[in-house]
Amino acid sequence: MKEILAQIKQYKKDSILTPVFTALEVFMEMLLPFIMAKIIDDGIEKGNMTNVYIFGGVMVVAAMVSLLSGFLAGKYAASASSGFACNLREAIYRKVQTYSFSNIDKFSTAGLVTRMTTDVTNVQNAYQMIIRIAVRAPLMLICSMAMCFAVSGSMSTIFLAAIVLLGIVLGIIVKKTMKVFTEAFKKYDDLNASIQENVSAIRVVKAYVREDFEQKKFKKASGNLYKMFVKAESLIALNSPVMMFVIYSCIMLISWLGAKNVVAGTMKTGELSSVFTYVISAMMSLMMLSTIFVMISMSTASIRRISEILKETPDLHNGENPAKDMKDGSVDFNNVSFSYKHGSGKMVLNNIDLHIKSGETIGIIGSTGCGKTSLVNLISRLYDVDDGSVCVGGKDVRDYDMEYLRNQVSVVLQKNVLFSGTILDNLRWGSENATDAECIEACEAACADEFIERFPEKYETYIEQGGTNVSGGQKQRLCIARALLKKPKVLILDDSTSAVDTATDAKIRAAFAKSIPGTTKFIIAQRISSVQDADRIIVLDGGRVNGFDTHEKLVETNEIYREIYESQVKGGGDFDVQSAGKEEA
Ligand SMILES: Nc1ncnc2c1ncn2[C@@H]1O[C@H](COP(=O)(O)OP(=O)(O)OP(=O)(O)O)[C@@H](O)[C@H]1O
Repeated sequence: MKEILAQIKQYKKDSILTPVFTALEVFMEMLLPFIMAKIIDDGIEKGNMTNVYIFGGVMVVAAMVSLLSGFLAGKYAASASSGFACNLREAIYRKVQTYSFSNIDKFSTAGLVTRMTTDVTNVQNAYQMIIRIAVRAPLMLICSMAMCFAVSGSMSTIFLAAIVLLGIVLGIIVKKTMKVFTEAFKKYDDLNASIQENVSAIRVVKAYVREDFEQKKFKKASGNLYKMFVKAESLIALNSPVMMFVIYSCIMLISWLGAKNVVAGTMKTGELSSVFTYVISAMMSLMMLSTIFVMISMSTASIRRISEILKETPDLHNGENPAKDMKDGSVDFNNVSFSYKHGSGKMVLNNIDLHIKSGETIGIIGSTGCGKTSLVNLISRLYDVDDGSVCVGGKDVRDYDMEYLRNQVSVVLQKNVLFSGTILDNLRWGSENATDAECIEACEAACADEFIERFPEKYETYIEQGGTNVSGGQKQRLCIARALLKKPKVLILDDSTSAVDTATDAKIRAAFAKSIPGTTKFIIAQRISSVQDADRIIVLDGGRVNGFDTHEKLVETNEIYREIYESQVKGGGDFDVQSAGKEEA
């Protein structure tokens, strides 16, 4: 809650002025029936036109002040609530940027999107209500009651009884609605998950002709939400008839009692008319209060969900005096064990002890899910180890400034992502200030220049969102060029040339040897041909190092490696190590 309230600070002035003007608006509104009664009783009934003019003038001034205050209160409320929502969105966005991979793993993308959109909008609406209506409604209620008692004590008892009855009924409705709304917001996540998954993977959906299935899934999520809202809104709809019933019953009773009093001369006509106005105001304010409770209950669920994000502490931090210099690109895994859930005991990597010299090219090969990506993720400290240590340039990765480390260790991830913008814009993600010549040089090393030159607009070619207008292999080469622009000490290619033909793959590796000889290179690949000319190759099996040597030695001594090699030489294609493992068993 503290983190959420901190976002209001900037709009403190607007948040204070809103209730101030709202209060002024209510006071002036409450005066109007009283002045009206005076006009009738002291002016019209007594035939005194001076009183009519005086009270009429006061009435006009009160009405003008009330209108102006209402306008100002609305303006400040809009500014405070929209500003609050804007700050809240920014705070969530900023927080998510600080998350480590393991923090991100905890929240679904759909969940994050719902929190930044629907939940923030709920909180915004609730806040606007709180600073405006939550001040207006109780003030109106209290003032109406007080004025009513001042005019006629006996009739106010009818009014009081009506308010208590209405309060109880509305309370029951609100309680039931709150429960339904809390459940409804959970369903929003399902709906957003369905939209997000379908839209981001629309090509796969179409390729597998799963449109009907996806449509049914969406219809179900949307239908669930529909049912929840219909249930909640039906309950809220009861507000109006209950309210009208109470108001009209009240008016009938007051008319009956009032008429008797006016005839008996114990009450004036103007007083009776003002009592009617106060009764209606009080009932209206009760109705407003019930709406506020519903809004607050809706936003409580949203506030809880937003707090979860803001409270989450990033589990990777810079140490004290983090290092911002790196001797070289040597990498050491010192008895490293790693699990995605620390303390769960489910080790993904076990006792890895590897020592790699700066400038070496290291191939990594192994079956699907054996821990190749997990191993290289530790070098740029995307996760922390459970046991042991990972050192780059002779220093523990935890002792580096994380931004500095990640600029020195460049990773081309398995899932390549390009952003909407020109090719040059995308390349400059690697180095903001890279010159055109440096960008072209990086593209030459990544063998991307040949296809870029064929585009009519060359380096100014616009890449659509998600890189949909370039092929898989072209995307991979652009991502490699982007990583090269960082001029890293360590370069990691996580299966990044899988969509590139074998000849281009070889050309990229040859270009690396020439253009970045001092950079330590890790190449994760499924093809032996992608790693066989590496200085050494790590063979991973079930999270353990099964072999670490040159291609020739491994073919001779390592059973797993030899199997992969032979199957690829004979089969001439990529090897699914997992199926080979099964055959072996
Ligand atoms: N973010 C994650 N959270 C939990 N478990 C994970 C996560 N990422 C991977 N794993 C698990 O860790 C193990 C190793 O995964 P990893 O991605 O390192 O394998 P890999 O050898 O790179 O596989 P592939 O060749 O398919 O890319 C797998 O069992 C996988 O299910």
